[in-house]
Amino acid sequence: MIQASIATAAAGLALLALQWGGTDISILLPVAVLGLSVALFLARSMAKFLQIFIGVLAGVEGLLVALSLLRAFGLVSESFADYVPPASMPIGATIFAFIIFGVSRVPVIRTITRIADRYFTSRALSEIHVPLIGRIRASEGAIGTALLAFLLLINLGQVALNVRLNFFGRDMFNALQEKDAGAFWYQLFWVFVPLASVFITTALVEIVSQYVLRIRWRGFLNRLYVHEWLSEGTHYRMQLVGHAADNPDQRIADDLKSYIDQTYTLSIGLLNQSATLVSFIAILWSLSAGFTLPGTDIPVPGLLVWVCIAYAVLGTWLTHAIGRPLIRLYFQQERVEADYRFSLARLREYTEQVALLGGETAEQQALNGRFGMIVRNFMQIVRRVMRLQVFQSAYFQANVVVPYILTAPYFFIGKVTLGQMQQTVGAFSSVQGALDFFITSYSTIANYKAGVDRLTTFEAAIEAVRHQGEKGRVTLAPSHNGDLNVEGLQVALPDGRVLMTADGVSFRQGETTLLTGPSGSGKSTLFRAISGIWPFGTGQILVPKGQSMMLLPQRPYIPMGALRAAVTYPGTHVAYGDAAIKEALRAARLPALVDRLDEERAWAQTLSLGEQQRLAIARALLAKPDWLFLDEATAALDEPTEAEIYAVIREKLPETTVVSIGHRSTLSAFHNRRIDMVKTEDGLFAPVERRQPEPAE
Ligand SMILES: Nc1ncnc2c1ncn2[C@@H]1O[C@H](COP(=O)(O)OP(=O)(O)OP(=O)(O)O)[C@@H](O)[C@H]1O
Repeated sequence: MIQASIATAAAGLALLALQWGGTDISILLPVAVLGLSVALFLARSMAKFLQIFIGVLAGVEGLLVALSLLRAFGLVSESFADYVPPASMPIGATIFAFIIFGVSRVPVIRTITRIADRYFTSRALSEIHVPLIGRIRASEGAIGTALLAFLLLINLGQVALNVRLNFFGRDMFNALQEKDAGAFWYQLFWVFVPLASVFITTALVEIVSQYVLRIRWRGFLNRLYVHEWLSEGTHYRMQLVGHAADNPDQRIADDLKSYIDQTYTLSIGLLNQSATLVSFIAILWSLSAGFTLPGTDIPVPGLLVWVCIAYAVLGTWLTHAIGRPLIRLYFQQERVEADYRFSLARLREYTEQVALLGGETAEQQALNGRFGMIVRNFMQIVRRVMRLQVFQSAYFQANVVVPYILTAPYFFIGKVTLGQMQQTVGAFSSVQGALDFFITSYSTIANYKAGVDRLTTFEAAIEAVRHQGEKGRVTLAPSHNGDLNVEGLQVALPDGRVLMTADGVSFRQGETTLLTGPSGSGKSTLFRAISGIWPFGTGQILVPKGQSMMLLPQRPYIPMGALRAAVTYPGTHVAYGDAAIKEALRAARLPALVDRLDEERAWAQTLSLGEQQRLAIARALLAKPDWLFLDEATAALDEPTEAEIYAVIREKLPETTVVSIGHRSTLSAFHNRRIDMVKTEDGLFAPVERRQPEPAE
């Protein structure tokens, strides 16, 4: 399919090349296309691409200004002069280039290109299958840049085809006016058919290429964001410090996707429409040559261009005036939709609790209330869109007749031919369409800006967490004596309030320790600090060098999917054989699960808390860590089973040092040492060693 399309496009292009000579502005496009393609292949990043793009545009404009001056001084031959646009045209285009340049310096555009650059400058090696050529290995950034370059060229090519079609319109209507059947059929079969076939095939190639680019780009940024969010416990610490980056799931899944889709659509659209604008303004300018101020003989250079711009400015201003409230309403709609979705997801998570309490009616009322907000806001959007639609429909209808109204008087007095009139109408509509791009993209741009902000605050939150408390934070350092030592530690809450202190406390290798104390005294937080995920506070924890640690919380995390993955988590299921997994389950007193390893279900909802805790113990038996921290990890078990579990740990993991947190007095029997959290004179909690009886055999 793709090969056939490319072949058809190539044949069409060859035919077109033979036809091109008759157009007046053919000089513009090859120069621009060549310059752009060189620029793109040189560009290593979007930001650099923008600079080069503007450089090339300014270069082309400079060339045109020079040619115009040569023409003004009569230094170019008469026939060549036909191809040189009047001086005001390149000057206008140069101003346009400077506007683009100015826009590219705007902070928000820099932010957009900075996010995009992470993909376009990537050096990660990758592969792409190119039809007719085969597999190509290159860096992902180079593949992305090449795809983008290809797409830009296709889009510029489509603008060029539109320009050619505009001249086809002129020639065909002139042939009709002169009743020249031969010229008419020639235009139809030798100009229109190849043009149309190239158009169709380039549209096909474009759609395939842009989907490939979008998914590669999204895949890359998705992996990058997930990696940054997950590494070094950032995901956990981000939610500790507050709401600077709410709903990271939405940012990674939705905002990233919209960012890529809209960046592509808006930037390609902008480029496309800019090229259309420049090309057709040139045509409209030269077509305005015979036009005078209505009712007089005073010639106005570029009359049609000015009328067209004035008309579009009026349209844009009215659209803005009518449509402005839509930005706020769309934003609001996103929020109420997200709230509704979240309520449903939360209900799914707590389905058992709701069913037990018979809370269905209350839930239904709350859901209806939230949905009511969706409907109310939506109806406001409908009312606003209706007004905008009435205006835009009238405006677009007027677009059809306005150019005829403008040119008809000149046609009737014989100043322009039917073909020229037709061409003027076409060019007017194209310029109009390009200027309308801003009208039609109005709300998209507003949404886009909100999405980009969400991504940048997400990145900023990740950065902030990484550099959090570089001056004062709990630090981890290797201990060389095999013990875990706490020195000068002050553990604080995220808001800076000190919670507990610990100095000179050691957890010795090979000794089982029980940590007890009042609820809220900071036992779990001390464990978090030891694992390195709680940075708030000061002091140092010396962690045995090269030894593995595992921490089991009271409520274990059970991933979605097969039971096998839940037991082997966080290792992959291939890390352990079936026999080992089954043995661990039996040892953890879960024999009923042994034959259900491949079963996929919502295990977190299916298993009782006690079963989930035993499953976590099975994980520890498989992973065989050097240090095992149990934070009330057996609190949901009955006392005899808890005793069995501790016996199994001692039997199966004789080399593992166990440190437990617990409230039950029976736990003392399984530990050599006991440390209590007690309140000191300054009102803070501190660990104090207690005498401990010998553990039961
Ligand atoms: N992310 C947080 N933000 C603010 N305060 C927190 C945060 N996490 C814990 N705390 C507070 O820190 C204190 C200590 O909590 P921690 O879970 O360490 O206590 P604990 O001794 O393990 O209690 P329990 O025996 O009830 O499990 C509590 O007052 C708790 O509210």
